[in-house]
Amino acid sequence: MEENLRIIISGGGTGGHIFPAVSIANAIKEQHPEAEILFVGAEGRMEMHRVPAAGYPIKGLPVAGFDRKNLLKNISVLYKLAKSQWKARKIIKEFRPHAAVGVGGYASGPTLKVAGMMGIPTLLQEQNSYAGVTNKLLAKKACKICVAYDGMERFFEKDKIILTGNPVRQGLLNHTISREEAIRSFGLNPEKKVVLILGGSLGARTINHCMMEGLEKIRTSGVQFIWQTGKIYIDEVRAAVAKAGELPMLHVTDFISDMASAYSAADLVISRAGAGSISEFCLLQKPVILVPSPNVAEDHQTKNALALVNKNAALYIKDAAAKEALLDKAIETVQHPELLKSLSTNIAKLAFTDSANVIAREVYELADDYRKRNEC
Ligand SMILES: CC(=O)N[C@H]1[C@@H](OP(=O)(O)OP(=O)(O)OC[C@H]2O[C@@H](n3ccc(=O)[nH]c3=O)[C@H](O)[C@@H]2O)O[C@H](CO)[C@@H](O)[C@@H]1O
Repeated sequence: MEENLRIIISGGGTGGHIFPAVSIANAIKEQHPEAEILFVGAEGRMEMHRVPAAGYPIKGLPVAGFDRKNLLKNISVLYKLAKSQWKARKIIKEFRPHAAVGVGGYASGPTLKVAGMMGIPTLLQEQNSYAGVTNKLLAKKACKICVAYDGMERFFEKDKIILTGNPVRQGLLNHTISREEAIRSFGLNPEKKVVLILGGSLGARTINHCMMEGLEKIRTSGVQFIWQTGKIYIDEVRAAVAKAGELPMLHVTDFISDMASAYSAADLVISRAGAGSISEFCLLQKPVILVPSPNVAEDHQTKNALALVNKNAALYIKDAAAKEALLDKAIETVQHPELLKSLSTNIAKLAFTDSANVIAREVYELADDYRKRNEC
């Protein structure tokens, strides 16, 4: 009898890596309900609670990222890496996967490296338009590399690349909540325009500061805001908002669990330019002002943003200019229906509608082939 399909999915650190991983897992389960899926993440990181919440088991590695500023600290990082590789080997030996998927982030390094060394086929999913270090290192041994942007042959062998787009959580597309219901669910008024402020899965300092400094402008703008601050900024923001007094046009939260409602409510989005968020804006046709984070490796968010801006599919404000320009731009844009319409039409053209399913099929091909070759 044929063995059940067993797949390892590894990576994480931020929502940008975790949510695509969960979408791929969901698509594999939908296509092959008997499949067994095990996640491998980094101890103490977001995936260790987000993945079980999505219904999948996860094992943690003691892995940490290299410190690009303080080289001395990297001695303990190297020790943790060696320990993680040892642990990854143990996990792989016990679980005996037929394929391993890496979505970027710390844990995927040791897991996919060991899987490759043990002869297990590996597939990488690169979310950004500028490849991450981990994926670049793992690419040599990878069988397939699923990407979301053109031109990725700068980083990876052309023959391995498959242009699939980034998987987006299934619930974001299949919801039925109306704009009105959604706005009410945030305690706001459906008759007024709504701007959704997103700082990526962790929150964005610059965007939060623009908002905190602009509370009086917000009060008189005639516009409403749903403001996701990120966990580490929420106390500071709450204190600033409390000091400013009643602001009924503002809904503040550290993290939005119901993103389907947030998108449905939003006439305009202000956001960092994380690849996962961008894929969602494309699929949901959201007009957006992108403020790329200047604090990410190789400035990859600016590259993500420009891929849209060059096609008139998004507006763009540099982090350094945000303080001066962001709020005014948002208040002006959201009251400009033609501009919103044209941004929405142009961003929709960049959407990949079936990414998770396409990737799931690629994973299955690799795994099934390996399973057949290794049948006793
Ligand atoms: C600081 C950092 O390193 N950011 C990187 C990280 O971004 P980050 O983790 O911020 O990820 P993305 O912007 O790609 O995705 C954020 C995800 O979080 C969800 N979300 C966000 C806010 C919220 O309140 N609720 C919620 O569910 C969004 O719907 C989206 O699915 O991974 C991305 C994908 O590799 C990279 O492009 C980013 O540069």
